Amino acid sequence: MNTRTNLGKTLIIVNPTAQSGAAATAAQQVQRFLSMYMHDDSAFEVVHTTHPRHATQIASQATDYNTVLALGGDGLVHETACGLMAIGSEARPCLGVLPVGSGNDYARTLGMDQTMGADLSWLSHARKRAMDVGRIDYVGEAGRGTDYFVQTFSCGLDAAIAIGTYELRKSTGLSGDTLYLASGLNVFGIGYRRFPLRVKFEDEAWHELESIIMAIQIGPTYGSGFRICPDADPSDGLFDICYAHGKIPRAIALPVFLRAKNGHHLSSRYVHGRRAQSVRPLFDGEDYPLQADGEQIRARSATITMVPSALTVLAPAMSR
Ligand SMILES: Nc1ncnc2c1ncn2[C@@H]1O[C@H](COP(=O)(O)OP(=O)(O)OP(=O)(O)O)[C@@H](O)[C@H]1O
Repeated sequence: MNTRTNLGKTLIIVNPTAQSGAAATAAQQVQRFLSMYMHDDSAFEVVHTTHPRHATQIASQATDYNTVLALGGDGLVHETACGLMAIGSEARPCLGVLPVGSGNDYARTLGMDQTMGADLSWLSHARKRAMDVGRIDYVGEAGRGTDYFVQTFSCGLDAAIAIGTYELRKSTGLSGDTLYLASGLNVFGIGYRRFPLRVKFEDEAWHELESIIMAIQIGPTYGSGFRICPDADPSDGLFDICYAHGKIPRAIALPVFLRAKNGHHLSSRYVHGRRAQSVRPLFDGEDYPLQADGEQIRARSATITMVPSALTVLAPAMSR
């Protein structure tokens, strides 16, 4: 495997806590593989994060590397991508994903299967894809902030489901779609409500919505494979947006939402889909559930802007 030629100098960032510690085991396998098969160890460096957001710090300083691989879940990919976005586009390393998380939605978008976490073999024939990135400029009680996302930003009940998985994972040990389904049943049960939302797409007039979900997607899925925007193309320079609006009774909302597992929710009269390059949501307070790639954000308002083809990302040769 001539990995060095393809990847150049490579940094592997590991979140040892991802998927309840499974990423730490995968990282040991990766280390063993590298020491057995690499002729020149200096081509690779492996760094473990020690705290949340550490990956952003590490990736933002990775200007000496050609490639940064994120070994962990969507949260690690998110934090790594945010760090890479702090580097100017000329010097920005390529991103690669070794998926060992609970959701792995970005890996899905890249055409990877869920067992590729410790597998480096595909990297020798990986191809490079120019992938879109979403920029979030938000205002909250703590002031202004900027973040990025590579797969999903959402607000409302779907964000509450993602946020709810943190505690549920700790208390039950569940992962993957079972974890997201259990969180979804909680949120659509005791947590069911509608959220007032003002939103502006590009330069259009403001919409006043009574919304239960709004997803602004780069790739098709969130929540471990829910095909919320099944036709989203991560390289077309546009967000795919799906929102549910109106006085939707819970008895109807849950089955409609569950149909999103296969992308069949779009036929509901409450569900709306569209594309845009920018979206400006205004929330009714900081309790409004918001997530970017599964990570919680606290904000009263946000401006979400497309950054087309901002990241070069490695994908298996067979993916679309
Ligand atoms: N060393 C660390 N100690 C504690 N938390 C960490 C550490 N490194 C990263 N984190 C946090 O772990 C959280 C989850 O990470 P990650 O997404 O990689 O795994 P996951 O939650 O199992 O997978 P997924 O997001 O696909 O469901 C992130 O919020 C990240 O900030």
